[in-house]
Amino acid sequence: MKICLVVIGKTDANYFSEAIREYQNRLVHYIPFEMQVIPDIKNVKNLSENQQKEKEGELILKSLQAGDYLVLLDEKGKEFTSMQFASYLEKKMNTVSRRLVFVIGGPYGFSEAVYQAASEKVSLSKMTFSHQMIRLIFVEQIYRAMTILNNEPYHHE
Ligand SMILES: C[S@@+](CC[C@H](N)C(=O)[O-])C[C@H]1O[C@@H](n2cnc3c(N)ncnc32)[C@H](O)[C@@H]1O
Repeated sequence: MKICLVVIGKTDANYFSEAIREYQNRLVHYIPFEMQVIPDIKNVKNLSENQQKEKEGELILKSLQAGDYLVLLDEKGKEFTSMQFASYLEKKMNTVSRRLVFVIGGPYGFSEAVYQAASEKVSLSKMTFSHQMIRLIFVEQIYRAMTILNNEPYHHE
């Protein structure tokens, strides 16, 4: 199984890109991982929030491949502790044969079509994070999960 993280727009701050790169580099020692960046929609100023969500949704769905298992990161999704998330990933590693695709929505979240296409929603907190910041938080959580599954002394509980 490969984990793919789909995001909208390139990471805009160097301090986030550097930190994300650091965790990506650590992660690939455990599991194939890729961050797929969907380019920002052009002329968003002329679009309503809904139109922007719809357009982003079309690009998200277009980026999927046959056999992908689609999970949305969403404040209203299922919450886990880091230990539970590690078990969740372990189960997916045993059941998903191709790509486990997590998607982070744009500034206004997901279109209805994307919600319909997804198998699950996962929340990292009831609070809302920016679509830029959540990338780093989530990549670190995947790395943490991998260290838990490999009994390494990164997570302390
Ligand atoms: C700024 S948020 C948009 C959320 C806003 N509630 C909406 O739907 O319009 C951008 C994206 O970051 C992700 N996100 C933000 N906070 C999150 C959380 N606590 N758990 C999981 N994903 C989150 C989601 O993918 C969300 O679509």
